[in-house]
Amino acid sequence: MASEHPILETRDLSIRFGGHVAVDHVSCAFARGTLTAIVGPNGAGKTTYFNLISGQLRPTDGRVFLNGEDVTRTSVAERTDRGIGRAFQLTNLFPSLSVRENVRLVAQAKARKGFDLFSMADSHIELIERAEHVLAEVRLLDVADQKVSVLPHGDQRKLEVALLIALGPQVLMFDEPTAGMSVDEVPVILDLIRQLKRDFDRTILLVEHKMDVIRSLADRIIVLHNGALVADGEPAAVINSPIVQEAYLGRTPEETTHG
Ligand SMILES: Nc1ncnc2c1ncn2[C@@H]1O[C@H](COP(=O)(O)OP(=O)(O)OP(=O)(O)O)[C@@H](O)[C@H]1O
Repeated sequence: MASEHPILETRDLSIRFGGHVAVDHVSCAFARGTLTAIVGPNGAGKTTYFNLISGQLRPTDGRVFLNGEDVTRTSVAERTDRGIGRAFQLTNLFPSLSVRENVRLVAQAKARKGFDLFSMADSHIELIERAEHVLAEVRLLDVADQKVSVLPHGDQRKLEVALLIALGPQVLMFDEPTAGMSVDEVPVILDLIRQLKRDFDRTILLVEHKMDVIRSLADRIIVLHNGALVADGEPAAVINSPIVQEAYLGRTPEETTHG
């Protein structure tokens, strides 16, 4: 597809819950192949902004565009089909099935469109190969036959990334991907995200509190505060900007690092 449009764009996107404006006229365009971190204090509207982009919530005002097409009124499922992939919550998986079976199921769901009886056998082989490729990509082949319910936490988070890759999205959304991870698990997930951007030229949106994670991954940071976009730019400049320091309630950049 021609790339005259940003892959994703929100224009004047807003949502009110009663009298509270959780996302306040956020206009932002995301270019292909970039990783944007979305930061802001607790309650700033980051998750709500994500929910508006992925379709879990409908805005009160404003629009969401994917490849220049207005998807504001489309369902989560349609946005997923069109290329917006949000990292899975493990509660959506089948815990009694194996890692491999879960990845195959997602690959199958993705492939169901365009299903053709005459190429059924080929499709099946392709699907299996695709699942194996994804498992290798996230280094889960060793535990591919284990049930999801017995996986260590770090492997469960890797599986979330595997399932997202299996969907083949153009835009990948991660909401605090390192939350609850041990110190040695964090670099594995960060490497995976880095690899996704580098090898697949994907557009990535990341909600993250840890500034060291953001520094190591992001091309750009946008800052939400009270639902509004208050800063946008290259990481070093944004992190050190007065408005960000104020948004983080007077914390110094060093304190923010350990955020
Ligand atoms: N469904 C809802 N109904 C009412 N208020 C909501 C709803 N969802 C979010 N809010 C409110 O909207 C504001 C933004 O919440 P949101 O969860 O998006 O913030 P956040 O930046 O993701 O915070 P955190 O970093 O703590 O996850 C908060 O004041 C929250 O209480």
